[in-house]
Amino acid sequence: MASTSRFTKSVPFTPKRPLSSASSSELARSLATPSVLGTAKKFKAALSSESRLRTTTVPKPRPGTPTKKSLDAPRPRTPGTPRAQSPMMFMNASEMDVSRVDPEEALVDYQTVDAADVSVEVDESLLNDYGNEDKVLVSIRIRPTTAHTAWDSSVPRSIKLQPQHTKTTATTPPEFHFDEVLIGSENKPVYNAVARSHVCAAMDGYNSVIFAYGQTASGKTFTLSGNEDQPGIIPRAMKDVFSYIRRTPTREYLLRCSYLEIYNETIYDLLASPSSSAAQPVQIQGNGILVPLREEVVTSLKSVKEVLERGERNRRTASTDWNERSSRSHSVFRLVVESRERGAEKAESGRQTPGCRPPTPGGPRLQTLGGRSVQTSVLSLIDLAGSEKATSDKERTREGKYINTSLLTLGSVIGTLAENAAKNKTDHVPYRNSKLTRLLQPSLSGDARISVICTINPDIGAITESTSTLLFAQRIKKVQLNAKKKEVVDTDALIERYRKEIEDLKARLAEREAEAPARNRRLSAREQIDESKAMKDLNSRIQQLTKLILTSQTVDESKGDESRPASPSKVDFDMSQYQLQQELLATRRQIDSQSTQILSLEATLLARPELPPDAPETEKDKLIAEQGKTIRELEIVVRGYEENLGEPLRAVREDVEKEWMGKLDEEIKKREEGEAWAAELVRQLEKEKKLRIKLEEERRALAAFVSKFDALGLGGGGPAVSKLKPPKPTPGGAAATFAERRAATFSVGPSIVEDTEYAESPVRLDMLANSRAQPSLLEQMPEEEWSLLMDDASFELSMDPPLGKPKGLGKRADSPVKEVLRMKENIPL
Ligand SMILES: Nc1ncnc2c1ncn2[C@@H]1O[C@H](COP(=O)(O)OP(=O)(O)OP(=O)(O)O)[C@@H](O)[C@H]1O
Repeated sequence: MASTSRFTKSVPFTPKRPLSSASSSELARSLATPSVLGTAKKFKAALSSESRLRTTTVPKPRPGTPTKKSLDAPRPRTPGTPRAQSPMMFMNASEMDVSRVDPEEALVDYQTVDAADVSVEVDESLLNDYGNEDKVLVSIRIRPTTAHTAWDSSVPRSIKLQPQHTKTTATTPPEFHFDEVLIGSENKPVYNAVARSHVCAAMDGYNSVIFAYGQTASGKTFTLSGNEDQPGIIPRAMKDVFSYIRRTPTREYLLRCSYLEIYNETIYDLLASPSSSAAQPVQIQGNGILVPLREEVVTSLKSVKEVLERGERNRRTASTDWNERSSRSHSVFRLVVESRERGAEKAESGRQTPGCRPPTPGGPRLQTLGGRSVQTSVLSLIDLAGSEKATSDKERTREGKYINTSLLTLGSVIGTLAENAAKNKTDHVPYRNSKLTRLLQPSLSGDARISVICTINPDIGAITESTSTLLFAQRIKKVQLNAKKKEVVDTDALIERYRKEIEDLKARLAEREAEAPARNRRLSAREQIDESKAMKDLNSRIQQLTKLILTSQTVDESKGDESRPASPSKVDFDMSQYQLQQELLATRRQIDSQSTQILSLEATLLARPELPPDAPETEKDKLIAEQGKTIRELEIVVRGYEENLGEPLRAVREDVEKEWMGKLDEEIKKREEGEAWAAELVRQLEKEKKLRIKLEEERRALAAFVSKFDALGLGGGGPAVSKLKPPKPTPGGAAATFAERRAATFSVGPSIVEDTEYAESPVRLDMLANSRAQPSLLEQMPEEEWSLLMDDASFELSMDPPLGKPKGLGKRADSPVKEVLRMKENIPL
């Protein structure tokens, strides 16, 4: 992004690599003129956090800004506000930190706004036109070029690629339609079309976000900040803010600004000193509140300019291959607008309205006075860093990676939101994947009116980037919004007002009822119907006010959570099930204690000696009667409260029950499957146990048979073994045969198991593992015993077939000993 300084010579637009488009004459003119903010010097060199620390923090002396009024000149007074002596008039910027300012002393109203601070021409019809309430206002701005433009925007509000360029892209982009497609270097029509309605919405109590998105050097900063000839959205918006205040004599305002940047995924406070901002970056808390964040109270356009200049001085810009002064960070300028009705009542400095708590981060600073509500809204003006290709500079490439990642995340967040809105889904939105989306989360999730200006470079060489910007713009158009005004009310005063009105209405009703018989005689049938309708109306107004008292109390109880908007219609349904239950419990306790109180009061009344009907009412009696009345009234309110709570509670309970029934069914199914599996396991283990026992018995029988066999001297037809005539040794010896057998055990073992019905059993793997891990009984035999046995076997084998072939062992099926031996070796025991 580019901006020029009045302190430095304006930097000519000299890209390192020539841009494919030559700058237009307007482009050149805009570049040669100083910035409207007039002072912001952008750093041309890379600014890492460390180098930022070294940046001088002493603000340079500024020449006077061209406002018609001197700071020292006394402002016209707001009636009842002794502001002429206000210390605010003499404070310098650092003393305007909101935490050090008494908000009552920094109020702005139609009388204090300087005529020079307001927009000259105001189109009144635009003031209440906030654009489409539930859709994002999406506009395209095409940067002027003297080269051939690749895009055709001749049809209003649409843009498409010139036919001769469609083949240059892999997929032909379609014709795009947006709320506005703007061309040229004039910033005023751009402001009117894309920003003014949102600035007005912010002044009227809605959170509003305006952001510029686009490829590097496509004109985002030009659109938002502009220059002296062509002031951009930010300076024009600030003028409109003061114009709005000047045109609204019924309200008074407290304005506070903050200015941040997201650089390499860290949020820096541009209004804090660079050293403290680097040492303590801004964190986003769970409720979206930014801490620590410096907020400056502003009372005039001049003070807004000072804040902007200070922030601009700390911004990171650098020269890239495409933009001489490219923004290397996303910058967010926020104006918090608090307002309340002007009234006769004025807060004394430091006074706390009953029930009003000291300001919490993110909460309003203005106090609610005399039942007047305080509206709070935030206007955010965001200049995103430009998406870009890899650059020739290493540091730029690193920054570019962060920039592109956060823009990609913004793209995927917008994509998911659009998809959710289109298909009525609630898929997870990856806000947390980048600081930018985390910061924008409240706005993107529907809490704000949003206007997006997507800037494109129309050159042929930028077709791919421009198409990608247009696709982003198309997606964000689908995002659904639901911005609501945020109001906080002084419930004590409000309740008092309602109570008074109820009293009035009751008196009027009683009067009408008393006159009714006499009056009805005079009235025609039709008039009687009208009369009873009027009385009905009075009754329903009383009921309505009683309900309002109830809602105001709800609002009052919610004051602890300042971050939550406390609008009378929202409060009940915003609460979690737990909160609702807690409230219900507290209310029940309150009813109980009030019932006890009523009983005791009634008992006291009964215990009093009867008074003659004409006895004068003492003060005490009066008080008791009043209290009794209040208690009865409260009972009505609490009953209404319970009725109101009943529905949301039932809905919450149903939801929770539904969710948990599903989970319970799943758990039961899982448990049943587990039980079936365990039963099967037990069955298999039993079988295995039986098999083992059987095999053990067979082994014993075999051992007995072998020893009997030996004792009888039977050698399978060969010569009897005797000490005089020992058998011929087998080539390789018993050890070789042992090794062969061992190998055969491993190769044959599994197949036996696999043949069994245990193939599918959960114990199958264990058995196989055991078969490999545990030696067979034959292997466990002492060496001498084994040699003896093998000598016998090898003696037999030496007859037929040839030795050394393990298969031959199997072929001698006629030998029961060898058959059993083979079986024994292959089956693990
Ligand atoms: N509509 C326009 N009319 C005249 N000049 C323009 C226009 N748009 C952009 N420019 C000029 O083009 C240059 C680049 O614009 P700018 O700095 O606003 O781009 P950017 O999108 O903010 O870039 P980056 O993302 O790199 O910061 C500037 O010199 C600017 O004055």
